[in-house]
Amino acid sequence: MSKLLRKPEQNEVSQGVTIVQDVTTENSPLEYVGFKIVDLAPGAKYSEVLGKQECCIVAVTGKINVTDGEEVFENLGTRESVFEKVPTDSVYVSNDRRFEVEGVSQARVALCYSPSQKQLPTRLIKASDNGVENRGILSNKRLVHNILPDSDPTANSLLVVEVFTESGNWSSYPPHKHDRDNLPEESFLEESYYHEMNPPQGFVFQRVYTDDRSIDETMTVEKGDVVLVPAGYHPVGVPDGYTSYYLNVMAGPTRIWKFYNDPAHEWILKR
Ligand SMILES: O=C(O)C[C@@H](O)[C@H](O)C(=O)CO
Repeated sequence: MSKLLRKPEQNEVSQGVTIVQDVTTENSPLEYVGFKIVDLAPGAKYSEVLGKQECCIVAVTGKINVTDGEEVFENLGTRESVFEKVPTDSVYVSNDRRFEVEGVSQARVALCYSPSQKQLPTRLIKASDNGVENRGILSNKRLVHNILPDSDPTANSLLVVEVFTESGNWSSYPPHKHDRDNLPEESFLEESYYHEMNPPQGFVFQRVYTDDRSIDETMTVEKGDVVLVPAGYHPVGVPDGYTSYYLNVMAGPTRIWKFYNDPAHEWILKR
């Protein structure tokens, strides 16, 4: 069984609140990244006391209300399907705070966590705050929504980004890694990938491999799956006919995304 691939579950923890993915530092090889997918029925509420973790709450689909106990953000969320390809709303909540998320409509929410010590202000990250970027040429084209990039000081550790890869294209490609705390050449960031496909019966392939091949797994990834990247290169290949969406969470000792391309495949960029 793969150590890096997590299939979705249907764990109804209270009426209308279903935990679909639950990656923690206790149940995974990751030390810096935690991740949950929570489905909420209209009116259902999910709350947490954060302790020494910060959290970015992403309205993946549907509409939600979010509060940290002081501020209230209503009717967040911009899309019924991620494949509308419009940015969505998120809320950053710092360590030592609590939050509550309520479904306004049927909603899917991503909770992105990292260990954190220094308290920061809660912040609404509106859809219009997302940096939208087109990257790549030829069969390497993808659309990126930067929710929490390293240029935004909202968080202590968390980096959060959405990526759409068209049919027959590749992303996180040529293969790159960020597993050495060796700035300015490379930063150490763990990463998680939450995947969806359109149409939903689609699949993508994701390989995670290190230079010494102590990790070398090629996974068939389906809708709702999470892939964990504790280290190594992590390219994604999308079959003809399907569009891929993934939500990445990255965190490590320094909040800088400085990646290193696999020298064997870097020539791809020089065409
Ligand atoms: O540009 C891409 O293909 C997306 C990736 O950079 C993805 O966000 C990632 O691998 C981050 O390390």
